[in-house]
Amino acid sequence: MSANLLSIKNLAKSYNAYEVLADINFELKDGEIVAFIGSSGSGKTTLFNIIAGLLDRDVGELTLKEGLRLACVFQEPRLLPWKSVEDNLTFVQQNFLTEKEGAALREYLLKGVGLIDFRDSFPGELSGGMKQRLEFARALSIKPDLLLLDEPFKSIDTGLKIKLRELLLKNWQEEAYSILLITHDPREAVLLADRICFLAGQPAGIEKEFKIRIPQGERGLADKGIYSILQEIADLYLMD
Ligand SMILES: Nc1ncnc2c1ncn2[C@@H]1O[C@H](COP(=O)(O)OP(=O)(O)OP(=O)(O)O)[C@@H](O)[C@H]1O
Repeated sequence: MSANLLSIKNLAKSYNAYEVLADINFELKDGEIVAFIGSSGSGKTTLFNIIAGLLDRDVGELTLKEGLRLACVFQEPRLLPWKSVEDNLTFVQQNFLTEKEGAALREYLLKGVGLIDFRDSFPGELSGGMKQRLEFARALSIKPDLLLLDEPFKSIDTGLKIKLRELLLKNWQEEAYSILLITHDPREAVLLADRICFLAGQPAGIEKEFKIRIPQGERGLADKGIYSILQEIADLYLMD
């Protein structure tokens, strides 16, 4: 872990006269997982969209490492309905990987998310959970340097959530990319992230940062250290 993949300085954003974010300063290092949490309306998605290049900031600097390969997973699937399951991956891979590399990775990822038998199906034939699994496979199919996740587990069952989280951590351990996760759920944040940023205020800023030093695979919600962070976070929600 060393170089910065992403650096944000004094960023602010308003919607007309409504100031949502002010004075955001943030750095993300190679291989790090950072979660942004905060109450509803605190500007998490706004910040995500600015980082993803989907929305302009008003002021401030945002620097992404040169040549950075960015992949996103949103709350709701954004698949191409006219392409097959496999071709949703092939389509995004074409600018980044050779055909041979791409084919091997598609096979591996579709197996990993349990969709290999559906490779020729179309998104309209999949359930909501299957679509979200496909979103994860598609995002990982370009071998990203930075994976941006905006509430990716929000509309899926708890069992599948656990499975997808495991899959993501396994893949992250193998490939060592960085992850920026936006979530409503502090439990998700404490299980996945190295660092948690709590957005609060109006306009919102990063009010508090938590570092978690226990390796991801060794954490449980009932562990003393993890539980005390969860309690501190809960207190912040009460005060916001
Ligand atoms: N396009 C827009 N035009 C005007 N106001 C907006 C727009 N998008 C978001 N807002 C407002 O900006 C604030 C922050 O919204 P944002 O979606 O970024 O928050 P959030 O923390 O992601 O919320 P949630 O957790 O509920 O998804 C909210 O008050 C919202 O109403």
